[in-house]
Amino acid sequence: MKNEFEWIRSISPGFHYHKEVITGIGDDAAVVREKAGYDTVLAVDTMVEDVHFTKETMPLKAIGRKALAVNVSDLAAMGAVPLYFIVSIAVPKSGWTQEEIGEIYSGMKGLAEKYPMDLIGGDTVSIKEKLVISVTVTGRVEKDRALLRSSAEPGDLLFLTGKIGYAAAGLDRLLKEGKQAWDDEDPFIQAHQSPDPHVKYGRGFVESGKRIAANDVSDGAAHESKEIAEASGVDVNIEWEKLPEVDRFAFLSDEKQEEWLLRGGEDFCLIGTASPKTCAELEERNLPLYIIGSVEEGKGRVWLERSGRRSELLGGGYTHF
Ligand SMILES: Nc1ncnc2c1ncn2[C@@H]1O[C@H](COP(=O)(O)OP(=O)(O)OP(=O)(O)O)[C@@H](O)[C@H]1O
Ligand SMILES: Cc1ncc(C[n+]2csc(CCOP(=O)(O)O)c2C)c(N)n1
Ligand SMILES: [Mg+2]
Ligand SMILES: [Mg+2]
Ligand SMILES: [Mg+2]
Repeated sequence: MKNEFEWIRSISPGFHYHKEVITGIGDDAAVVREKAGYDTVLAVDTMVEDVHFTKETMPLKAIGRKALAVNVSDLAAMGAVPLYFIVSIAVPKSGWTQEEIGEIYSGMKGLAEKYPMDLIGGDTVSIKEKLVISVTVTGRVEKDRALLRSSAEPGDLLFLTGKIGYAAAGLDRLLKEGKQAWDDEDPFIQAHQSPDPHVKYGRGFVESGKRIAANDVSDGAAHESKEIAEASGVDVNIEWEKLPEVDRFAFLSDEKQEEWLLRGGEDFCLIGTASPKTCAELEERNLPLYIIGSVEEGKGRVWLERSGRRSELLGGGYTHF
């Protein structure tokens, strides 16, 4: 068993991908050099045992990968290039071994290599009962080009960059069947356990130079479109029949379909709005979109059009309180 400081050394990277790291792990704080012409983007999200994962719903590596992925997803939603991350971990006095925590770190490391991102600091503490992992990420976006929720305008189309409802479907099975449901080939299980942040889209949107509103889908498409509607002072209309692969969920009751697809959350694709002309240009840039509705003049409401009937989508998605 390593002591706290030996353990920190064991998870410290031996090198940095980015030469702008002046000092990473090993001093009172990390120092990184700013780059002229860019804005810094910062976000933090926390994952808590029994709230976001259990040992039955997630393999250890996947817990670490997802703890970083949900944060990179917020960078993607802002159009930023991921750069650095800082990890705070609270480890229960019993029930978790150092080897298991090491597996979680190796999951984070795996995803970090992809972008690449440098682990430049963190904090390690003990806690009475449940594991808590908090990841802070930073990225950069060209000055004044960050994608904001407040950019939607009447006449825009509403789009998704990926499928929704898959993660909720996977979670439902994982909560019922536990480890027996773990399957690298099952798209529902994979959507829940190993979401891929849509950085390629976020960057493509910024590089297009067009006006695009964006949000990542962590709490469900209903909630995220409400945030866009409110921030932009418009109404958003979702057309049920246009949702990707909506027929796949036809075996569920109408209420359950809407719960999984619109309020299930943890989809981690992007939802956004742009003019019809911009949407066509994005397709040409090899950024395929699912057009699922439109933006109208209004006051921050979200409408759902289903079977020719329109109703206001009240009550958002996942909330912690
Ligand atoms: N405890 C807090 N203290 C300060 N700011 C907070 C706190 N919790 C959330 N925020 C801020 O509120 C805003 C909304 O946070 P929220 O966590 O809903 O966004 P998100 O990370 O995109 O969603 P999710 O957590 O579902 O991935 C963000 O600007 C966030 O920084
Ligand atoms: C074991 C287990 N039970 C339930 C859930 C579902 N869940 C937890 S948090 C969240 C929304 C996003 O969280 P946040 O808003 O904190 O980003 C969802 C859909 C899960 N993932 N694991
Ligand atoms: Mg958050
Ligand atoms: Mg988030
Ligand atoms: Mg977000």
